[in-house]
Amino acid sequence: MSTATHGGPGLPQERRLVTEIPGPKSRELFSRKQSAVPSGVGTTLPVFITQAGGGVVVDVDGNSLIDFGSGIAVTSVGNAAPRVVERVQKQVADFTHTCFMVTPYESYVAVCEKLNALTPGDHEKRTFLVNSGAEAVENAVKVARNATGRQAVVVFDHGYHGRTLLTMTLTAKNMPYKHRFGPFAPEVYRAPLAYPFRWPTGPENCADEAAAQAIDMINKQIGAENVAAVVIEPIQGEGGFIEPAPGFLPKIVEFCKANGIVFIADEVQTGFARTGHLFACEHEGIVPDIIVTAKGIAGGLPLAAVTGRAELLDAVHGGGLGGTYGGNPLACEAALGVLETIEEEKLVERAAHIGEVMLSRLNAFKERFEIVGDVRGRGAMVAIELVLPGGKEPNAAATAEIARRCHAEGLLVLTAGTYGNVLRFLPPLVISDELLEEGLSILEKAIAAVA
Ligand SMILES: Cc1ncc(COP(=O)(O)O)c(CNCCCC(=O)O)c1O
Repeated sequence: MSTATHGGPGLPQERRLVTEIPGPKSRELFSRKQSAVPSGVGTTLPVFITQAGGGVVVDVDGNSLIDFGSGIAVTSVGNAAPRVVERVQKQVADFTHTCFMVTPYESYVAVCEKLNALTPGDHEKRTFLVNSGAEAVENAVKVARNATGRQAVVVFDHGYHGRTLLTMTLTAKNMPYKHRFGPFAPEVYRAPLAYPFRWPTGPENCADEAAAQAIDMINKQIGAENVAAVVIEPIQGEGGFIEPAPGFLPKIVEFCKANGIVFIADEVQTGFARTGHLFACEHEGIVPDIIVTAKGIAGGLPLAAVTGRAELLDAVHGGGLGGTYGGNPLACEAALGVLETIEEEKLVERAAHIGEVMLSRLNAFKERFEIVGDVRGRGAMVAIELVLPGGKEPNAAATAEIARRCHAEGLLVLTAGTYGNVLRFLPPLVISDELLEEGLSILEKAIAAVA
């Protein structure tokens, strides 16, 4: 049993199972959850957490599980990271909230200055802060529509952008995100994505053909002059960690530039060192007009940001942007702690290293197991797509069973994908090589048992 009094990196960095997963106390708490919380709020793994840090989460029964989820790409710098805790502890004792629109405070400005400097592009930028990724995406579209005077928004197959009315509309997958929640927002159009593994004529043709089809759809069905914005994830997250075929994104950016369309990069899941660059746009030298960030930005405190060309954001009339909690002071201090941690612990390089280790092992699984159809991703954002033997038919059943076996062995993994057949891996960037290796070995055994 751990004697640690707090979470953070001081927690024993070990997998430790003292009960079955979930244990008796978690099961009791889960029955309370079922009586208090609607079942529409899902649960990936019903273990109730008491502490977390480094590469582990500890549950109420004393089990220590290896974390390959980071709370869905949020605790990249580690749970209860020291610089985050120190800053938040000081801030919470000074003041917890004033509403930045009422009486501002420096930490909000400091976060915006950092994002203006660190995001791709050396043009003049502005940033404003909100509370969630969806809220940031909504506001990015507002800014684009206001700046262009246009209404249409183009998104892509398999995209995910949130659960609010507009972001649900922007999201591709019906179940569970959109089903029975319509009518949806108008003026949203969906284009084909350059999905190499499933492109009909093969990965080698994917970028050119997908870009041509997307541009043709825009020109024929909408009119480029009517499009306010294109919104795309540089690597799709919930849609299944799909890296658009190399060359696809630059073609879309070029088309947007030529037609006065605002290119919005949704880096909610890919941002803040996750993919082996500070931002995933850097992999192909993409300079977005607006970049949306959240998740990894503040180590678990709720914060999201809209960063973009000054002329676009400054075009909004006074009072047109805001919200009560946007840029809460605790979250801003957490974000400053995150950025310090990424720099001082060289977590961009660490993410690239994690990617090399994971992709090497996952590709070995692909060679060994026929049901591993595709291996993809970058940095500490990698995935395997599971298929039926002998082809590319999605294998959601195997995906669920492999995840169940990993969970039972104390490895927290997440699934994803339009077809529910992707196992995605998002370890904290501070996870040790030993825990990473142990987690991959558990995964290999689970795949072998199902293959
Ligand atoms: C690219 C991308 N854009 C936008 C969002 C939305 O961010 P919020 O902070 O969840 O609103 C996400 C959130 N992804 C995790 C959703 C989890 C769930 O709700 O089941 C994303 O990945």
